[in-house]
Amino acid sequence: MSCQTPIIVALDFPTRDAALALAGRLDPSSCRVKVGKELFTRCGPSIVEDLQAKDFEVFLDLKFHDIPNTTAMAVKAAAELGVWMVNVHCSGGLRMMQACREVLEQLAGARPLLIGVTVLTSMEQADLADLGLDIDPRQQVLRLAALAERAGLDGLVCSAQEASALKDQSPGLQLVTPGIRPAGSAADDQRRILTPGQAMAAGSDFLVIGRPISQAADPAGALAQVLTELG
Ligand SMILES: O=c1ccn([C@@H]2O[C@H](COP(=O)(O)O)[C@@H](O)[C@H]2O)c(=O)[nH]1
Repeated sequence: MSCQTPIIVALDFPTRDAALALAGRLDPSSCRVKVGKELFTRCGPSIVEDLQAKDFEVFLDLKFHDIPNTTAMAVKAAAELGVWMVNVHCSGGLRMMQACREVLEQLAGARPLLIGVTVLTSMEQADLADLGLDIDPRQQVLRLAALAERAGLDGLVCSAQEASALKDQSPGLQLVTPGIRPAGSAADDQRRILTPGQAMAAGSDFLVIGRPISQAADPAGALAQVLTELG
């Protein structure tokens, strides 16, 4: 079943049962799902297969970051799992991202979207300064986006706060934006946030939403509310 909405629900859970219980309350035509480091490390590739068996398209959010060959082989393994989207850190550099794109081009059949993580949405300027990067997060995102575009990636993970500037600079890249918070919900550890409506208006293509849905008393209701906000 092909998904009709831009929502990707982050299944950040410590067990297969918890992840599948939430997936069981969601409709694969209303959202895609994201498997991240916690769930994948606990369950392994079979959790992806379990979600695909429920008709969900899966974003494998492992944010690979290593030397070009190692990263490309990890991306190839993800592609062979049949995931819809996979990502690498742009800060792994141009040659690393090119190697990942090239390995996907060599595969027969459908391949996943290859997305570059720019600056994590949990980070603000002071966090970059701690890393020795004396730069505004938006400028760093734009710089990494240009590199990802040169490498031939399909899109970026960024904050929706940068979406408008990115659509001006790199209109061909698809923008996947976590750090989405419906009005009134807690920011948690996120720093560069927008509401679902603001994010779509700014130019996001896909909205990643975790806790505001997964920790809600009624997750399906929370998702429905987001979809209503988007019209
Ligand atoms: O820059 C990034 C990249 C990835 N994420 C991931 O998205 C979800 C967000 O979850 P919330 O509960 O809605 O905060 C989570 O899985 C992160 O690993 C991100 O937040 N920011």
